[in-house]
Amino acid sequence: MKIKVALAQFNIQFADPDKNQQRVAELTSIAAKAGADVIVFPEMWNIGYALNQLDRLADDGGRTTTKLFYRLARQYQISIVGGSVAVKEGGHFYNRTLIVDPLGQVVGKYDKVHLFRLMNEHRYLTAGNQENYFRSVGVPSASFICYDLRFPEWIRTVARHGSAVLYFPAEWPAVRIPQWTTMLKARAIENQAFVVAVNRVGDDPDNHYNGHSLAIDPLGNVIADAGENDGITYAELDLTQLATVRGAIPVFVDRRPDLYK
Ligand SMILES: O=C(O)CCC(=O)C(=O)O
Repeated sequence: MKIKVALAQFNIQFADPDKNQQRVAELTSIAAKAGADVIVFPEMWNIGYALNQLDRLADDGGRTTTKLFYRLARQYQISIVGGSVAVKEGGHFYNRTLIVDPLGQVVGKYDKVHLFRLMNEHRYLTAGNQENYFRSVGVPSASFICYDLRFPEWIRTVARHGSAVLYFPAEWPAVRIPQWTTMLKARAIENQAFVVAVNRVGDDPDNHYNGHSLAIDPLGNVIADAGENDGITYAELDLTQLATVRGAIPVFVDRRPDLYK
C-alpha cells in the first residue's frame, strides 16, 4: 500500500489567523487536486509565535479550526494532520494538533508535551500529557510537535504502539536546521517508521525559518525535501517497506525495557 502525503510548508502570517486560514484552505484544495491522501501543516499556523497576544488571538476551544478542517476534509475528501494551532480552553492556552479524517471527524488530538523555553512557551502555554496515536487513511500513525523531537524516549513511548508514520509539525528556526535533519533521520531509523515533518518558511520578529520539511523512510533515506519553497511538496510512502525493515532487524522484539529507567 502507498499513501501520498502533502507537506504544506508555508509562510505563516504573524498574528493574522484569518489570512492563515485562507492559506490553509487554498493549500488543501491544491493538495486534493493533486491526489494527496493526507495533508500536513506546520506548528502554530494560526498565529505564529505571537504568544503575548494569545488572549486576543488563540482559537477559543479550537472551534474555528475544527470547523475549518471539517469543511475542508469533507469537501476535498482528504485526511488532515492539522499542524498545530494556539487554542484557549478553560483559562489555559495550548499548542494543539487536531487530526481529521475525510468525514470531518476529529480522530486525534495532541497538546505539545515538551514546551520550548528558548521561545518562552513555558511562560504562556500549558503542556499536554497525553499520547496521540491514531489511524489516518487506515495507517497506524502518531504525532508530536517540534521540540518533542529532542526527546527520543517520548517518541519511542508512543511509537511502540506500532505506528507506521510519525508526524512532526514544527516551527524550527533555520539556525538549527542541521540538527532537525539529523534527529528526524534518527527517529525514523530507530523506530523503523516513516517520518513526515513539516516546517514553515519566512520570518517572525525573532527568527528566520528556512523550511526543509522532510519525508524520510524507515531506513533514514530522505524521500522528499521541500527545500525553502513556499507551497506543497509531495511524498509517496510505500508502506510495504515496513515489514522488510522490521523483519530484518527486529528492534521492537529485541528491546530490554527491564533495563531502561
Ligand atoms: O528544538 C529546537 O531547536 C526548536 C524547537 C522549536 O522551535 C519549538 O519547539 O517550537
